[in-house]
Parts: sequence; C-alpha cells; structure tokens
Amino acid sequence: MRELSAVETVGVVGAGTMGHGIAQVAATAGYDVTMRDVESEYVDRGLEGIASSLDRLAAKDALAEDPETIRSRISGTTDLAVLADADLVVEAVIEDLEVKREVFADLASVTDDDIVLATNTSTLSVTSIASATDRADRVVGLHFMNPVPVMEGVEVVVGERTADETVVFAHAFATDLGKETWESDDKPGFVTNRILMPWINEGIRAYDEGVATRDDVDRGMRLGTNVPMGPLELADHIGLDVVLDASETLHEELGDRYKPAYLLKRKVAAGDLGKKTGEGFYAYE
Ligand SMILES: NC(=O)c1ccc[n+]([C@@H]2O[C@H](COP(=O)([O-])OP(=O)(O)OC[C@H]3O[C@@H](n4cnc5c(N)ncnc54)[C@H](O)[C@@H]3O)[C@@H](O)[C@H]2O)c1
Repeated sequence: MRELSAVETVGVVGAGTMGHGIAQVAATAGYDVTMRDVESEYVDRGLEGIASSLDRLAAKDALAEDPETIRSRISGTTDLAVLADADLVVEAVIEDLEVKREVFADLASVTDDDIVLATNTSTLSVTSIASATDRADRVVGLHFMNPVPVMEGVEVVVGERTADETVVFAHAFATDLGKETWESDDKPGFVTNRILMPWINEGIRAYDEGVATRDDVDRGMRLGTNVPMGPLELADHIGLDVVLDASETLHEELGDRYKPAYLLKRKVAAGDLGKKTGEGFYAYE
C-alpha cells in the first residue's frame, strides 16, 4: 500500500460543499490537489468557494501561507482520467449509493492499485461502496464535517474488508490535515449521523406541530443544551436534500424511529434546500 509519506497528489471527486472544502484543507496542508466534478460550472463554483474561504481565513490571520500559494496547488477538471496521478482519492459526490459505486468502479480502473480510496459518505455503507472496486481492503470512510476548513473532527469508518493499515493511514492523513479523528464501524449513520439525524427530524416535527416557533426550537436547543446551532438552522446549513437522503437511508436500515419529517420532504420537493439555495427554514442573502 502507498504510504502517507509518498502522497503528493490528492484527488477529490465532487466539488460541492464538502468536496471543495476537502480540496482546500488538503492544499492548505501542502498537498497538490486535483478536484473533479461532472460539469465545469460546478468545478468553477468549487474553486470560487475555495478562493473566498481562503481570503476569509487570511483576513483572520489563520493561514501560514498566502491564499494564492495555497490556491495554486489546486486544479479543477471534469476528466476522471486526470486522477490517474493521484496518490490518494477522497470521494464527495452526491449521497446516492449507485452513483458512488459507479465512481469507485471508475476510480479503481484509472488509479494505481496500491492507493487508498476514501469516501465522505454520511450514511451509506462503506462496504457496499468498496465492493464496486477490486481493492475493498484499501477503501475506507473519511467522514469530514461541514464546513470542512472550520470543523476539527473527522470520523474514520471501517468497512467489512477495510485493512488495518488502511485505517491507520486514514487517521494519519486526517491528522496531517490538522483534524482530530474517531472511529466508527460501518453501521448506518456511523456514530454522528445515527444520533444527529433523528435529532434534526424531531426538531422539524416539533416546529411543524406548533410546539414552538422556528426560532424558539433553535433557541431552546442552543440555550438549553449548549449546542452551537439548533436543529432547523443546522439542517439549512447541511442542506435539506442531504439531510433527507441521510434520513431515508437510516429509515430504510433502522426502521420507523428514523422516519424523515413530512415538512423536510415538502421543502426538498419545493427546491428549498437551505443555505445553498437561499431558502430553507430560514431565508439567506
Ligand atoms: N453537506 C454536509 O453537511 C455533509 C457533511 C458530511 C458528509 N457529507 C457527504 O458528502 C457528500 C457530498 O455532499 P455535499 O454536501 O458536498 O453535496 P453537494 O450537492 O454540495 O455536492 C455534490 C457534488 O457532487 C457532484 N457529482 C455528482 N456526481 C458526480 C460524479 N459522478 N463525479 C464527480 N462529481 C459528481 C455534483 O455535481 C456536486 O457538485 C455526500 O456523500 C454527503 O452525504 C455531507
């Protein structure tokens, strides 16, 4: 297996909320990064997101190098074949098992067979994603938190066939990005989303059933339980479509106590996905 000390280029698949965040922290840590999405418009949007995040961090004196130097390590592409040079790939495409399995089958065919392929899935089975490749032992979950440059934690998810050395590599890479890690077995939602998703859905139901106003649901949880964001604002921040996809997987795997809230489904059907579309439970500029 390719050691972390031999990793120079990190491939990132998906340039959305998480993908461009992962590309940014990898480049900040000194890696060359190739970020791939399906349309050049999405790649450009990801690169713009990185540029403005780096500028914000530089304004706070939070970067060791100037933002331009970090940005120059990142290149965008729509061509998966460019990832042939990667020494490690982190996947962050949409939360859909078939799409991820297709991406992993393609990655296994274009990349060197001794490199680690990691998935940023929130809830899907790492084992099922890995079985689309010929190297399930080198596939691992690297579950970054949103926003990636700010959140300090990364959940390492161990699939049925993930090798011990791959797990060690995953912890070491995340640590090298300045993150702290914990480990979860490959069970639906892992540690974090298994607990977080029912909490968010219960917040949405409480609001929908008139237990409290939107603001008081969030305020009550912030002040009452010392979390930085209440369930409705956190759902908007994550993306309501991402919350719904995750909730549906948990519901399917773990039963009715994970049923998604009706109002969550209605908002996603209306295209109100939270911060990223400007409208969710709250309105954004
Ligand atoms: N949003 C969060 O808070 C959060 C947190 C942790 C993990 N995740 C997980 O990270 C992953 C990405 O979520 P996100 O919020 O960044 O979603 P997003 O919708 O912002 O971005 C997904 C991107 O993947 C791209 N894509 C789709 N198919 C592709 C393909 N075949 N090849 C390359 N790119 C492709 C899309 O064009 C889009 O740009 C999901 O698995 C999600 O569950 C999300």
